[in-house]
Amino acid sequence: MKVNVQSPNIRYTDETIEADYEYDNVKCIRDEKTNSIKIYPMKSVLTFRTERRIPRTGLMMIGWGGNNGTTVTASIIANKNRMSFMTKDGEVKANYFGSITQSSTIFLGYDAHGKELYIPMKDILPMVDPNDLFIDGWDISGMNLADSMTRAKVLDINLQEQLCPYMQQYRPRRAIYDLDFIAANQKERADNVIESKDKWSQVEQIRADIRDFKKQNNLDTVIVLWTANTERFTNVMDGIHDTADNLLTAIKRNEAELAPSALYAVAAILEKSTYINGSPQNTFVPGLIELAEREQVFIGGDDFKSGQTKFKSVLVDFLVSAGIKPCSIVSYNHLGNNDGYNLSAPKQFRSKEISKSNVVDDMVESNQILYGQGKHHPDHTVVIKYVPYVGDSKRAMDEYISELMLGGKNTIVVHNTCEDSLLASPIILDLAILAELCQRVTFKIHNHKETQFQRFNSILSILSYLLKAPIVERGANVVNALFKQRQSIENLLRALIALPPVNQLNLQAKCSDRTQWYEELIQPILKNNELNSTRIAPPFNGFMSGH
Ligand SMILES: NC(=O)c1ccc[n+]([C@@H]2O[C@H](COP(=O)([O-])OP(=O)(O)OC[C@H]3O[C@@H](n4cnc5c(N)ncnc54)[C@H](O)[C@@H]3O)[C@@H](O)[C@H]2O)c1
Ligand SMILES: O=P([O-])([O-])O[C@@H]1[C@@H](O)[C@H](O)[C@@H](O)[C@H](O)[C@@H]1O
Repeated sequence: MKVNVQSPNIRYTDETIEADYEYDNVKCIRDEKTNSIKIYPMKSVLTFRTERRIPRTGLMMIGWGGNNGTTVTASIIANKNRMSFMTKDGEVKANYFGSITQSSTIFLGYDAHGKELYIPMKDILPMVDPNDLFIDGWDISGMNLADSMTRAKVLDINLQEQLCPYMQQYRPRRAIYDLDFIAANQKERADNVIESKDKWSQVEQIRADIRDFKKQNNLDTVIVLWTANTERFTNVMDGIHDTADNLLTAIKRNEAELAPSALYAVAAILEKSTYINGSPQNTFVPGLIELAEREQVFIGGDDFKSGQTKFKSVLVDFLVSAGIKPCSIVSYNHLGNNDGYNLSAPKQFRSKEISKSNVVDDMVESNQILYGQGKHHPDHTVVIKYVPYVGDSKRAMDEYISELMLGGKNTIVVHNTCEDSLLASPIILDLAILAELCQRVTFKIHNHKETQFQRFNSILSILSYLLKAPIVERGANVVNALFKQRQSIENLLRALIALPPVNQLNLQAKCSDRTQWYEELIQPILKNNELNSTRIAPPFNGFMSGH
């Protein structure tokens, strides 16, 4: 499906889509003395420019031979080759269910009969087709991808058999391995590691791998993504992790407290590759963020938001926004895959516990009627147990106890059985696809003075929907609530083609005489004769539109 916006605010050329956009924002100044808030609606005018040509894009996964890495690869091969296979429930055709770009839709507007019109998210702008992604990566385990797929025990055997000849051709590159950062129980699979113990040489090797992959496949861009085992938290220290220069010299000094993930990230950034962290560890120390900013490279993280946390970021948002007060949230996981094995070690579990625990903070802070000023945070407990028998089919068990009016209690218990890697793999694809799109977008603000086109901030908070503990631009608020996160993606995509944010007002329906809307609004648009009067005229005069 092709989208073509009929508006003078959009300019299509062969190379770009340029969209003029009015950005409405509200600034609030609280006055404690008078117990009042002054509210200033503000308006800015921007121009977004999106390059239309989709580059040849590579995705390099760190932890390629793991459950997620093999499943992502398998999903691309299966979809590209239109595979189908028989299960006891019947035939299953390859698809990308669980990917927002591939399998979810975006509300566009109303058709001539007032009916809502949705299109696939992937059709709103030129985006990489996952079938066209080039895949490569590293793993401490040297198994070819067919054997690792078998080891992962994720896919139906009939599908595995078809995939085998394709997957066999792939073998991960040698990896940076440091037993101090992942669980000791991973040692038995570490047979494919870079021999040099010198950390700068390791960075150089990863950089050479990225260049090699790029050259071999004639790629325009490579995205590097961590889907390897969860590391313990790095002990962040001044002189090592605090600035970009200190970080680089600390690597050259071979400092011990430098996690493999940080070395991969430095290598990716120096190769101008976007780096995404799919695990909870604190790879993005201040020096790394500074390096990404200095090199003008995107970073995104942390920790894929796949099952239990995704659900929590919907349920708690629902409760708090309904004026119901969650007081106790207790979450258990039973995991039987290698991820669970690694997380059975206390330090690695601690990283996951931190990333899974902060997810309700923004919702709690948004409602002082229920919680006062941060005084009554709900009890929130996160437990993960390694249960080999359940394999990749993770169990998430949650109990939410909330307070209702007049002393009432509301207890919700959830039991979720789901395939860990089949949830995470489409998220990996979305992260790569959306990050790549962001690489092609620049924008310019028309305020008092004309500015240059600029890229988004290095920290891609737009990826928050896909991540449990999103990192955001300095000074920006972390948003965990799932539908707010989704809205920000949807509205950004709409902005890139000069469409206003979705406002859910549907004023047409609220009008007692609906024919008025049809005649005055829809008909003229259909006839395309009123558009010229609606053009935004940048530069807009100042920020404030009235107060
Ligand atoms: N599946 C999910 O739903 C989900 C959700 C959020 C986060 N995650 C995170 O994603 C990561 C991967 O999950 P998985 O199920 O694929 O785990 P996995 O254990 O199957 O795969 C991880 C792979 O990383 C490799 N590895 C470890 N250290 C490495 C290094 N330094 N360099 C290169 N390779 C290395 C391992 O050999 C293994 O093959 C985990 O950290 C997990 O916590 C998964
Ligand atoms: O996304 P989600 O289901 O909350 O989180 C999951 C955790 O519950 C689980 O412990 C972990 O091993 C998975 O990799 C994933 O992080």
